[in-house]
Amino acid sequence: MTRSTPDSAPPSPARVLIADDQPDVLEALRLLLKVQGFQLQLARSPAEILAAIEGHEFDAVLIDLNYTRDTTSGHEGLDLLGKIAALDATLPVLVMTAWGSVEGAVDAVRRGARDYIQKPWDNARLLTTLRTQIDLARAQRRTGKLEGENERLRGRAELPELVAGSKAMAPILRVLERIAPSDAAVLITGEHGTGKEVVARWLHAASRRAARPFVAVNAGALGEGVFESELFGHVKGAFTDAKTDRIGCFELADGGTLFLDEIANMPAAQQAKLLRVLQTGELHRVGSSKLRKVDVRVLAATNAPLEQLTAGGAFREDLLYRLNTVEVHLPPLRERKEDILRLAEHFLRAKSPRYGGKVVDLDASARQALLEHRWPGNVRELEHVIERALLLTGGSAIGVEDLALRGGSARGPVFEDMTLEQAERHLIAQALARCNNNVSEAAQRLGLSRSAFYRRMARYGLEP
Ligand SMILES: Nc1ncnc2c1ncn2[C@@H]1O[C@H](COP(=O)(O)OP(=O)(O)OP(=O)(O)O)[C@@H](O)[C@H]1O
Repeated sequence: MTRSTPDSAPPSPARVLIADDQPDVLEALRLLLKVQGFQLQLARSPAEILAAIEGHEFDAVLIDLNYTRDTTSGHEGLDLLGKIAALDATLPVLVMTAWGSVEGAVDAVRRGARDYIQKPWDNARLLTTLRTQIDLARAQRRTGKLEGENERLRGRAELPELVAGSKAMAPILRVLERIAPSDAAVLITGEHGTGKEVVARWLHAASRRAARPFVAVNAGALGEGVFESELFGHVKGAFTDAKTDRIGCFELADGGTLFLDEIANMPAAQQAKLLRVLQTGELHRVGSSKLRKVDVRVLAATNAPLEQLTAGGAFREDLLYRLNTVEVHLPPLRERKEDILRLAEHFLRAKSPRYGGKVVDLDASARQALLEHRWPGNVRELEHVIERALLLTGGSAIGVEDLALRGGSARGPVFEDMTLEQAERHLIAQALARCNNNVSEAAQRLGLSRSAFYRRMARYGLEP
């Protein structure tokens, strides 16, 4: 397989943030990457990671998922992924997971990690994965900048291409066409990466507001201190860091559309503040008593089942009522298989100019593999897979090996690539993880006695 670089100019050394709370792991990574010419910064905790990303621009980050001693759930790492995305959505994040915790890795990819590396890692594989993601992110950042500039010059938002030829999407398209011209608040639900933001952009572009701004904000990731100032703006001197007046997202979107993403993660106090503005159509910037009127159509999105949240009291019913005049639910990609190849071809067409404009097709093995994959990361995962394949392929057809699909296949995990011992270790580790490290339960799950299970754990160096 040949690697092609999308650019002929000599690339600048890549800046990479590596993070792990185990000093020996961090040192091993530092040594490996340093000799390869990477510029490195090290972090040992989630707080250090976030501070580093706030302070510098990186080409990639490579992080471990577990930080609290005795914690192997990976939750700190998963929460961290959302926070990193809120700081810099274009930054490629690679996660490191313990061998056998494929589920954790799949979860991480679902939440936005670009790829995962299993510990103990294979040096060559780690370097290839890292370089691929750095090349991709550089290309994406370049195009994103150009597209942003063009959009500002163009003014009116263009209808984004919404690939939706499947039976499952037909009724949704009909609803979208009907509600686009109205000012109805639309709540778009669906798993991560199903296309909620594209649908929001499409609704905006098809509305009478298309010539006015579309402003997207990740409402669920705004901390207590920044929520109000981000959404409603502030005046100079409102708080220590308020050196100048700042206009908030509501005012930025005046006359246009405001897209509030991840609303289920909003704490109660923020929900109350948002509700007040939605009810009155008026706001004041933090530190100012002047009321300002805004004319904004609000679209919102969540991947959480909101009905359950309101039932548990975590989300206000009156706010939900304001946000979902119409609800549009996007099915996961695995439930609209007819769209998989259409989307893959759409991404090939859309992205090939970035990789030299060559006409690239999918061969039969690649098509089959795409159809069989389970797509836990939905359309976003498919988009990444196609883009990576475009970068990696040397010829005019993408083969199954260029797709580098791992885990999540509809046919189950990648047992066909494992030795019997590897498969056994994988099953033991997986049973432990699924049973929260309860050995008796895990043993029972695999039909083994406790002592037989313990013997196997010892053989594979696994600890509960
Ligand atoms: N139907 C589609 N046609 C074309 N491109 C699509 C479609 N659905 C999704 N995409 C592309 O897939 C990527 C992910 O989509 P998007 O960001 O809209 O998903 P999302 O549901 O908002 O994700 P998240 O829940 O993680 O915020 C985007 O690059 C988008 O352009």
